[in-house]
Amino acid sequence: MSRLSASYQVYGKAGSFEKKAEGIALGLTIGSWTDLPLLEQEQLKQHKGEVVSVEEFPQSPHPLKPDAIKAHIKISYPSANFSADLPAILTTVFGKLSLDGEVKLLDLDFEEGLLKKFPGPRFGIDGIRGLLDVHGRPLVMSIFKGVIGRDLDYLTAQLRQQALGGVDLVKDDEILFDNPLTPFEQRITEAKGVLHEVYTQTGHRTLYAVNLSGRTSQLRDKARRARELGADALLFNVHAYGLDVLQELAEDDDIALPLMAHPAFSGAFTSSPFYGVAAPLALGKLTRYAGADFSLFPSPYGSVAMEKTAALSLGEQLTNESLLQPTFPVPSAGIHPGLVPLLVNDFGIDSIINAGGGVHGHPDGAAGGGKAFRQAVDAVLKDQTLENASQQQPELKTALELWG
Ligand SMILES: CSCCC(=O)C(=O)COP(=O)(O)O
Ligand SMILES: [Mg+2]
Repeated sequence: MSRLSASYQVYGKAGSFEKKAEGIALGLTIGSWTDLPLLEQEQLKQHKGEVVSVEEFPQSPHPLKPDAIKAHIKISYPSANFSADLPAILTTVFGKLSLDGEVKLLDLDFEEGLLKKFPGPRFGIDGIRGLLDVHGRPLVMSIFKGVIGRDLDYLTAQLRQQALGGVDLVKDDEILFDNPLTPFEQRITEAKGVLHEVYTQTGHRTLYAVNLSGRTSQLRDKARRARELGADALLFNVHAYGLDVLQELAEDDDIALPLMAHPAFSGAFTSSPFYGVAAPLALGKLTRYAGADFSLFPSPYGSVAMEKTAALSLGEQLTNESLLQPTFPVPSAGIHPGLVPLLVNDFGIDSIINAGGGVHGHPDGAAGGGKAFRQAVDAVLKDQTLENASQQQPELKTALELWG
């Protein structure tokens, strides 16, 4: 019978974990707080969770409880217990349990049969590269900044400057929602015009990801309309809505646009060392399974840093060998050109350098900021130090002087 395995981190006394694991395996499947009649127990046996492994880490004591140590436990659940959708899966493996003290969901292993029920990215890394016709280098993306309360003229002027800097993608900030000054549909059509003009002028293509926002019941129609209007891509605050909403959008052939998953709200359930869901699982594996073509997450370096091992594992979950296409890793937040060598070293050529403040805060404006990032990427690909490259590249030099 096909099964789904879940790995958890728990704390407790050495030697107590087998019993704890058995309690979870039973409690999340056929168990109850009281004994069930014998007949029912027999019938329910095939639905029982099984303890796969228990590993104690005596060298990792709990920081606040002197007699508790860390352990990892793995439990497998029969696929017959749930329907093949993420709400059912998450409720099975971490429903009630997520409320039951210090337990963190670390990972899920989907068997091939179950994995095939998930769409994965429609475009993936190759598909996005194909749309841009950019190969062999990390992409560069910039983010609109300071556009709340501004009109379409301001927005399009800012877009033009970003595109003139040579960035490959521009995305809405996740906090820009549908509003009377810059309505969703007009953002798409106006941006299209500007980006076409820049393309005609420079030969450089830039794609724009518009923020798909509003009530869940309206998202599908809005996204289909975006497609009709010729939108390039959709930004989506997936963790505020839920992964299944992303999956619905990804599977819809009438939408069929690249989907960019923003990590907003995810810190609420990934950041604790003791509770919630591990970031590589939530923002990496599951975001990929649900169909994101891009996944943004805090890089290990900038203003909202993620612990480096977690960030690297997240990147790995987005790109490792799988039946599903890879998702572009987009390490973000507080990124400036001086960080490009570290980012490329960590996340490779198939990643996206993404910056808001690091583009708009450049003394030569957003166009100068974009150029500085592209120059930093070129330097890394040529194995040059940024310091050396900046001797010939004034925008990069200015950025390094400002941010290091
Ligand atoms: C926490 S990852 C999200 C990145 C993001 O949305 C953003 O606005 C980053 O802006 P910054 O000015 O820090 O590049
Ligand atoms: Mg943002």
